[in-house]
Amino acid sequence: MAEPLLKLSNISWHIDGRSVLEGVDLSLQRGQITTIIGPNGAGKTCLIRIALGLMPASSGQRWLAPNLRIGYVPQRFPLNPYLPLTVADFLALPGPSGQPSRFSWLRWPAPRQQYSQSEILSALREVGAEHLLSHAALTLSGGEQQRVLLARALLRKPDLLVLDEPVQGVDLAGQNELYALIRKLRDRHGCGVLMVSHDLHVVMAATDQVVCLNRHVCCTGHPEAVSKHPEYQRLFGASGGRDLAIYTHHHDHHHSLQGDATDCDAGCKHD
Ligand SMILES: Nc1ncnc2c1ncn2[C@@H]1O[C@H](COP(=O)(O)OP(=O)(O)OP(=O)(O)O)[C@@H](O)[C@H]1O
Repeated sequence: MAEPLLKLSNISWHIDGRSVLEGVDLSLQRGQITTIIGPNGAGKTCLIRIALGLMPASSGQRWLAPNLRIGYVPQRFPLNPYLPLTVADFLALPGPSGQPSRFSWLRWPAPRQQYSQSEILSALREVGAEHLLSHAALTLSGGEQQRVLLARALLRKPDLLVLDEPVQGVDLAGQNELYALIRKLRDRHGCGVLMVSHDLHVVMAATDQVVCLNRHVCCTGHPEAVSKHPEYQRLFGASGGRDLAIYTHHHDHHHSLQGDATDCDAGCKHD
């Protein structure tokens, strides 16, 4: 297999004496879409932030391909409500020179224009949003915001696109459109994609690899295989995860990367 774009090995993260992530492995390949699914509080955002280098793991290793360029699409539109920016202004704000950091990509006033008007227009065109160029950024709908954030990430010409719940607040038809768009961008640019989602059903057609996370990796693989995996079905029910966002999962053992319980005896259980 080709060298990964990004690799996490045995990542753990603890806070206030509480374990949030334990022994997580993740490998991201160019041209592959990987989706992390899991219930609320499973550690998905923490894992993404560790992968991006926005916070350090308590233990484990993070490896990046040399000169890796990451385009990050955050969960929320990161704009100050008192700044009257148009979409064009927002996209012209200079981005970070290296890895994304929490604040570096939103400096104001912009010290210089990093992207030309034609680059901005072409990025907006790619995500089907050129008509939004002169709209006030803060008045955009959820789906429009996600497209503009995607355009922003594309301006960096990323090797790896990272999206934290890209369809949050978007209706079902809009979700399908956004996932189709992400797939199209992956095909056109050949980049790797890492995203978080709450619903395997919706991402099924748009994902190559699913990582089912609940503090540790419960199971991983192709979406069809994962949806049939006993751990996935125990977590999300045989219906396959329509109630994913509100389901909580408690157990008293660990699983291997293949999803097998490693220290489970006759008395161990899920609820
Ligand atoms: N800075 C922090 N301080 C304390 N606890 C934190 C911190 N960041 C995250 N947590 C806790 O870590 C756990 C995992 O959080 P995380 O946001 O990664 O979950 P998630 O899987 O993304 O959840 P959701 O699906 O609800 O977005 C939660 O219990 C959260 O409260």
